[in-house]
Amino acid sequence: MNQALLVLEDGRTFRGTAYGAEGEAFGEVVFNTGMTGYQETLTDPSYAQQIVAMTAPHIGNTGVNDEDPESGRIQVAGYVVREPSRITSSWRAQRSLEDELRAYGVVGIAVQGTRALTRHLRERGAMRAGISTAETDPDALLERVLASPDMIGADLARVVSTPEPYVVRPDGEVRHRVAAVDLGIKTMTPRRMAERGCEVHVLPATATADEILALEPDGVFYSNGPGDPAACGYAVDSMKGVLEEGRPVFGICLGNQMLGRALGLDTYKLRFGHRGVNQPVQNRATGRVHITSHNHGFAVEAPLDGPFETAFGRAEVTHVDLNDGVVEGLRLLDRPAFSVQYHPEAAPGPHDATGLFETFCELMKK
Ligand SMILES: NC(=O)CC[C@H](N)C(=O)O
Repeated sequence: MNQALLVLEDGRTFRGTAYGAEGEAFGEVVFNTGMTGYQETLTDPSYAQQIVAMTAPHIGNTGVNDEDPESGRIQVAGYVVREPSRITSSWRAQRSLEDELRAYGVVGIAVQGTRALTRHLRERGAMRAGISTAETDPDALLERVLASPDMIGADLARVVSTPEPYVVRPDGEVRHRVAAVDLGIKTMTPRRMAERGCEVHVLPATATADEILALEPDGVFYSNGPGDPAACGYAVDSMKGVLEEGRPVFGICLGNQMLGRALGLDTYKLRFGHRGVNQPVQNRATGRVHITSHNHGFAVEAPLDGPFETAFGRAEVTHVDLNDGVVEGLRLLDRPAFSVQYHPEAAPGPHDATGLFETFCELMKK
């Protein structure tokens, strides 16, 4: 087996074996705690420019199939696992995970110390890193890590977004027309809406409010996506135009951050973020807790002590994460707009929150 090297921005080095393509990869190293769903994770466009380290110790067991991808390719910049499965064992498998990583040119590494890596990132925070299957000198790789792009200020939504609009139609009767702004949308999201009778017009990230409203949508959806929310001014601007018109708005993850910024709130970088499928999120009105799927490194800063004034009327924080108190949902009180920082499309992850798509449909019905 070929050796490989993982070097973090602060000099911490892990030696391991190559897993996937040969070569070198750079990105922000983050950890994901999901015990299942590696294929959905790898293909989630929100992971662009990130090296994802899995805390689940055994990866690749069920191989790869053509049904589970959340986009047209593997999106992560690099991959870190502890122990790759030596065999593929699932009736759904069509290929091995290692072959798939190679097919997309994704460089990975298997290291013994994924637990040490995770503890390091929890303490020091997510940071830039590099994986190389060619370099043996950590200092030489570190120099290239320090020259690689940072996540702060990264405008990546427009890079992963669809270049052309397309439509996802329901099997049965069309009940609502949705304009969905693709900031890095996952395949399951328009599907979840189509299952509920929505005809979903997916638009490029940079679509203007006029282009969105020209579709005469019953509601406008803003998707998840990669990068720093502070760098997506184009989506904040279109959101403001849509809110002005009073159309129902629903946002997920980066979409939640776009709503926050459209309301004049700030976003900030979390130390190590939330990535996994068991984050406890509380609805502050009902006290109810949902176990939810997350993938975010930034968050919205908002007052937690009741409704606050914005340019679009009163707003409130609807959900918080019970692990760390981070804002996980927003709602306008005087207009039909709401958003969540987590992933109700549940691919991968628990389905506790899929009801939010019904909430969006209810708003569109009114
Ligand atoms: N999944 C997402 O939409 C992530 C949003 C943003 N890129 C973040 O890291 O917080």
